[in-house]
Amino acid sequence: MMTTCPPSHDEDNKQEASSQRVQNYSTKELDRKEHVDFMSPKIELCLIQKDSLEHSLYRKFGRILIAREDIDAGEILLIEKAYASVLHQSDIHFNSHRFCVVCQKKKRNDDQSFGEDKICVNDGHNNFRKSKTSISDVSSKDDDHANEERDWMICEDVNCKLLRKLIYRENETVDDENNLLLNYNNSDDSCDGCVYCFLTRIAEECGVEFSLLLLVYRICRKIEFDSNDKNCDSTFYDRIKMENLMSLQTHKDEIYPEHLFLFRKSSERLKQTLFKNDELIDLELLVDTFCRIFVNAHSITHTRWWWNSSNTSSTVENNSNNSSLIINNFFTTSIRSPNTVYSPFFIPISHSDREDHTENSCADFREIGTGLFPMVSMFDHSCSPNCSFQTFDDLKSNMSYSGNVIYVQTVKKVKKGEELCISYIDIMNPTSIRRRELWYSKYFVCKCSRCMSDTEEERYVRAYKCHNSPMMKEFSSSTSRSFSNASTKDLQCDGYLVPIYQCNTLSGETKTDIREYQSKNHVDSETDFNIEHFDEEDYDKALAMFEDIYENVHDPECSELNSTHHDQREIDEEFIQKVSYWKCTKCDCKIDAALQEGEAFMEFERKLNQVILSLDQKISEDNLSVHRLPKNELCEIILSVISELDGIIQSMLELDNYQILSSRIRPHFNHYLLFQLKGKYISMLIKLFEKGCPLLGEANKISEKHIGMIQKGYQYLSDMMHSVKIVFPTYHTEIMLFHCKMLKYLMWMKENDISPNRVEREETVVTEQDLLNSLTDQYNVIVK
Ligand SMILES: C[S@@+](CC[C@H](N)C(=O)[O-])C[C@H]1O[C@@H](n2cnc3c(N)ncnc32)[C@H](O)[C@@H]1O
Repeated sequence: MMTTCPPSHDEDNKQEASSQRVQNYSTKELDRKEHVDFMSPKIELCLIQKDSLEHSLYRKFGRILIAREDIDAGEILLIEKAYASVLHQSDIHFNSHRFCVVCQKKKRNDDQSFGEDKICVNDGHNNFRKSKTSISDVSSKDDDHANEERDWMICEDVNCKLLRKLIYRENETVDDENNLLLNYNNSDDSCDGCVYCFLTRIAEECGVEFSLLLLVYRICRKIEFDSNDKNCDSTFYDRIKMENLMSLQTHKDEIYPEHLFLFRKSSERLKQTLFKNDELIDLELLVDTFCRIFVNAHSITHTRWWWNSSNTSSTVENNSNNSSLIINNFFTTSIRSPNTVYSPFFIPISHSDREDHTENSCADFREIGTGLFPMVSMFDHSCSPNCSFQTFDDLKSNMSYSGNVIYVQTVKKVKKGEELCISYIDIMNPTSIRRRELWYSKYFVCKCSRCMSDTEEERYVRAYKCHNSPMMKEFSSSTSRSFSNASTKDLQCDGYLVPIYQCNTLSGETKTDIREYQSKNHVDSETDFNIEHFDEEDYDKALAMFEDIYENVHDPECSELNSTHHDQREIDEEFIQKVSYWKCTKCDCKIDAALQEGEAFMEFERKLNQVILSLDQKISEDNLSVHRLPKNELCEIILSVISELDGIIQSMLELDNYQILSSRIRPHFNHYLLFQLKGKYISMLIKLFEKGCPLLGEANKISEKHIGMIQKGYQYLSDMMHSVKIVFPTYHTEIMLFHCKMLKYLMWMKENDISPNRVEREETVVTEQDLLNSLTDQYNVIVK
């Protein structure tokens, strides 16, 4: 029996949804499906029926998963091996040397289990490896053959000489892939009909990616295999997965006609060639499979590790749930070059740092393939999900899973009856961008509670608090002069400044609205949503302002600065350019840098940068020659830098025109500078600890003076966090990282018996419990 959809959300519902950020369903709204064995017993599969148009605009329909009981954060709900998967073709040369081409398991350096054919040792792959069968043999449906080689992957013959050249570059005789493809038909190596060659040819003819075709091929072969009654090799599990797969949405009506055209064309070619004799795999099933992959497939990632944390990551006992919190080491970014001015957020300096393969560092994910996971596909999307999915990675677990196996885990506590959702996209974007991304990549308009909420906080993730807001008064003594369009009535604005193009595009729209918007505005592609939609006037003004400031920054008198302050200047320009394009969604005001006053501030900044630079040089690795200097001397140098920094911070705060400057000229940026100084102060302290200078005095005790410094460091962190929250309230990623950093710092103090509170300060600093609560409740960080 199917029940009807609940009424569209009223105000109360809306508020509740936005505060909880998940949708809750009552028992009577749902049609419960049979419990599916291989999922956690804590999950229930339910159905919400599409009822009326009105409902469908606000509520989702179709299958959803809900929690059958309360679930803790960090619980694994489902582990699933892909129904079928492929390595990405674009990187195939690289990938095939590192991952098994069948199951994407990672090859370790000393791994003897990978054969020359790039396939790992796994019983399930034997048929794949053995197969030398050409496609004509397979399609002939020879019974004997079918019995002998039952694996669904039997038909992929990786022994084709041509393909070995093309994909694995074996015995390469031609320099260039294109040449190889051009010579494809005439080549001596020309294949007499292996699957890869057929697919390569279809990919060329139809303009569809080879890996997509291969995935369609693998899925359909497996469907054929699993639906054959005689195939006792196909387990109950596989058959259920197949049924689920067949019931996944295709969004055929929404998919772009150009895509559908290509899918159909490719499907026709597949049907004429590789599936000629297969009754079950008809044209429509092939087209549907293309669509299902488009809408439902998940990436398979390989985890790359960066910033070494094996020795320093700390484990904190959280008594409330008796599990441990693993925080990565946010402090180890070392200072490499004296020319680099560091962000207070300690973000790794260069991209290459992120690509470090040290096996015990923090993770960065790289997509290596795609797979269809019918059970994981039951999870709906939410922009504030309570579950996450990840590829099982050898490096992270001692379990034997790897490659094309993904798992779904709760990322926060879930109450009985709450919907379980994962996120299909990057949720650190504003609603308009998230919705657009889902629409263009998955063909649906998101109806999660965050997208349906009309609070600005929910809508924008990256936004500045509007200067006209009372909160900003704390940072700004004169507000109105900073804005070009602000009128007096707007002075109490509580809005947000967002990039102009986000002000008027696709924030709360439905699918129909998007279609209408597209046709009215002749929007063809995603790029059309960009900067061209500005008012001409806005654009000219921003441009003129930018040019002016740009000239200042490029003042020939500062040539020295030009060469040494490259990074800082870039930040400068980027910032100015960015805020020039931002305006408030509510009062329509726009940041307008007052240029004359800017001169003085620029001068101040320049001097400050020079000091920072000289400090950086003083403590650069080269300068300190860490390994040779006695520890006490090293300690002294770092301590002297900390004292100098302390002095600069004080003088900056006491500077006569600091107030004026911070209020009128780039107030955010000004604070950023202060953050940077304080950030440096803190990183110096950490450096001190890391270099093995534990601040111990003669009596093996940390001196009072040093305790004061460390406490000041923590106070700075608390202040900075407070400011970041006010000025950038929607910078959730940064705030979350900040929390982690503070927790790490706090742990470090705890280890040395240092209290976070300074004696002379009355204000209390952020406590460990505050940080833990915020991390788990607000930012979905798993606290174990
Ligand atoms: C992978 S399936 C999820 C299971 C799906 N509910 C079903 O019944 O098969 C993805 C599809 O579910 C729907 N969906 C998932 N999350 C949604 C959301 N937040 N808002 C609206 N529709 C959603 C979309 O139609 C999407 O294409």
